[in-house]
Amino acid sequence: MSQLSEVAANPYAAELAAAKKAVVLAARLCQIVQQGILQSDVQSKADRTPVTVADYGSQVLVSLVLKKELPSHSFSMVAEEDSKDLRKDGAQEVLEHITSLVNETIANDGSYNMSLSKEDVLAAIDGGKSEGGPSGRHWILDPIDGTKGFIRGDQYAVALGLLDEGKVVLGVLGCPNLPLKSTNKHNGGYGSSRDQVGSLFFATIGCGTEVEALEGSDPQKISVCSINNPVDASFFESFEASHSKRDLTSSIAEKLGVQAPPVRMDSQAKYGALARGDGAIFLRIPHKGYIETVWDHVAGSIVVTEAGGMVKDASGNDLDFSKGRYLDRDRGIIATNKYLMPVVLKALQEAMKEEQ
Ligand SMILES: Nc1ncnc2c1ncn2[C@@H]1O[C@H](COP(=O)(O)OS(=O)(=O)O)[C@@H](OP(=O)(O)O)[C@H]1O
Ligand SMILES: [Mg+2]
Ligand SMILES: [Mg+2]
Ligand SMILES: [Mg+2]
Repeated sequence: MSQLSEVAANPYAAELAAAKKAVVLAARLCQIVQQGILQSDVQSKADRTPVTVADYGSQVLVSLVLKKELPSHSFSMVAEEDSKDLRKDGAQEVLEHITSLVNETIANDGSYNMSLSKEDVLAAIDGGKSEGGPSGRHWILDPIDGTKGFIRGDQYAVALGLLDEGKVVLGVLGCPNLPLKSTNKHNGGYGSSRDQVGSLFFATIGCGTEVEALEGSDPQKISVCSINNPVDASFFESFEASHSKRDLTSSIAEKLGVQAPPVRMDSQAKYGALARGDGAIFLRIPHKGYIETVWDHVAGSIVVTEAGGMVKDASGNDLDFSKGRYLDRDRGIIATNKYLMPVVLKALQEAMKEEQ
């Protein structure tokens, strides 16, 4: 297909290319910081500074790349981090660290001949202050999703999505520690890249979901599994027990007759893994009173829906990302295929009723 016809087929082709570039560069910075954390001693693992540096650095790079690659677009971004703490007395050293890390990443990449000042870094972070909402276009960013996994050396994701008139139209999920090879035979075996680690999932509305190596490779179309009997299904849940109620997920699994133990994984990497059929169901049921933020689900949800899956709240409604920085929805999120959704939803509703 020529480049012109590709643009015609995907009205968000330019935005997708910019988003992929932004996520790849941000993921590189995160990888360098994570390697540093893992090489350091136990004491500094408990220190949150390294992950903080990576969170901010990732947000700076995404904001910068999107603006550079899409200069004629108006820019609005809803992102997790802000510069408030970095502007406080005593934060100078951390800010200097972020600035040099960002500048090193830009220099190593070689795409942009520029160097950011500390003020530029603060301004780029605050580029993520938008309130989002139902009109216009808004980028939605989680610069590191799964920060606890990041510190442990496990899964995390750089998650970037685009909202257009309240609808998610594009999502990119960079998962530096997720193997490229699917554990599902149907989608697996990506030629010579079999043992490669680092997956980049991307989806645009109406165009399906693809995955390629974070370091670059031919993209592969992926799809959710076609399991229709829950007995054969496996399910994903949060690695962190405090993030999703395990008594409820295990009661749902029991009602469904799911045999396999849950696969516990940090971050939106779960949505990516589900989108290529590594598992059949993703259940997330936070404790009462927890309000979900949009950046924890925008990119992951379109990666799953464009791979043929469904993402619903506990009432069976689609997630509504048009309400601002928070997800206004019933507690609980289910992602699975169209065959399993009705039965999982029923089991979730029963389990939640029994909990009361
Ligand atoms: N108490 C509580 N309940 C529910 N969710 C919470 C809670 N605390 C945090 N968070 C959010 O969870 C995000 C991480 O997502 P996961 O739960 O999928 O991953 S993990 O297993 O916790 O790593 C995590 O995203 P990051 O902050 O980007 O890591 C949080 O936004
Ligand atoms: Mg998050
Ligand atoms: Mg985060
Ligand atoms: Mg956080």
